Amino acid sequence: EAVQSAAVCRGASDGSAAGAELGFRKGAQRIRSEEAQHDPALPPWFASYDPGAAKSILNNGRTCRVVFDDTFDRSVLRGGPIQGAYRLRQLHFHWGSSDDHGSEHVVDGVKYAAELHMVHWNPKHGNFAPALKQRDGVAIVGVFLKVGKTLKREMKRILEEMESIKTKGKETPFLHFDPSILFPKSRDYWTYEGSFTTPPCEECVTWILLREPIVVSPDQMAKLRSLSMNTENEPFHPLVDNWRPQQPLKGRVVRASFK
Ligand SMILES: NS(=O)(=O)c1nc2c(F)c(F)c(F)c(F)c2s1
Ligand SMILES: [Zn+2]
Repeated sequence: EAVQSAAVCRGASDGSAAGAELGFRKGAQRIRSEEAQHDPALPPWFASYDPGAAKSILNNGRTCRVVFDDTFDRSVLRGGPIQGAYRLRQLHFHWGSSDDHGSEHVVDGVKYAAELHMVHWNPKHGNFAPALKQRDGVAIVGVFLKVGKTLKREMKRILEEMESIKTKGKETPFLHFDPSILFPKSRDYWTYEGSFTTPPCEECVTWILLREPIVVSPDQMAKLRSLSMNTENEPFHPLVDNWRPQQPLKGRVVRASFK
């Protein structure tokens, strides 16, 4: 049963021009690769993560999230479209009830089975919360997951924890983990100025969407789908389809780091 609520990230509710203008950054986008503009000036991005920054993994009823120590520049993202070093705060996933859908971004009409979001924030704004009010507050690296024959060994540790965070509210320690092992080989990316994909959809996000998906096995996808939305003493509700439909690009420029 789809968990996605009716609330998606649209423009301002009053439909005003300003609202439409403001709202135009809301929600995940449909990427049309031929419309993306190759920007040769876009530098490569770099993640330098400290495995010791990993703290815990939890089920909040909407997704499975790994949280990291972001009290200092310990695990940071640099380069690409961002200035300075943004701190890794958490990573989480969006997935479908079957392999043919689940991602929040869609590329040339292709929906992937899942999408990994690695959320970083700009420490120049002091704390995470104020960063959400800034257009250069947050940078999210998005990685597509597709289902294939091969097992993604690097996903094993996260998926092994599913047993202990089956239901909403469960959290368990998750230590010594460097999430950069989840990246695909290629560093090619698309980037655009957007928003969170989940309401209230602050328009504070520089998206860095990796072109190359990582491949996970059917069993690994089934592990993600084995999570529940409900707490342990509520009726069972499978945690699937926690993605939100893409919003129209509305003249937004998507830049590509590659030709
Ligand atoms: N799905 S997402 O765009 O990566 C994403 N949404 C949100 C959000 F709505 C929040 F309130 C928040 F504090 C986040 F850290 C994220 S991260
Ligand atoms: Zn997300």
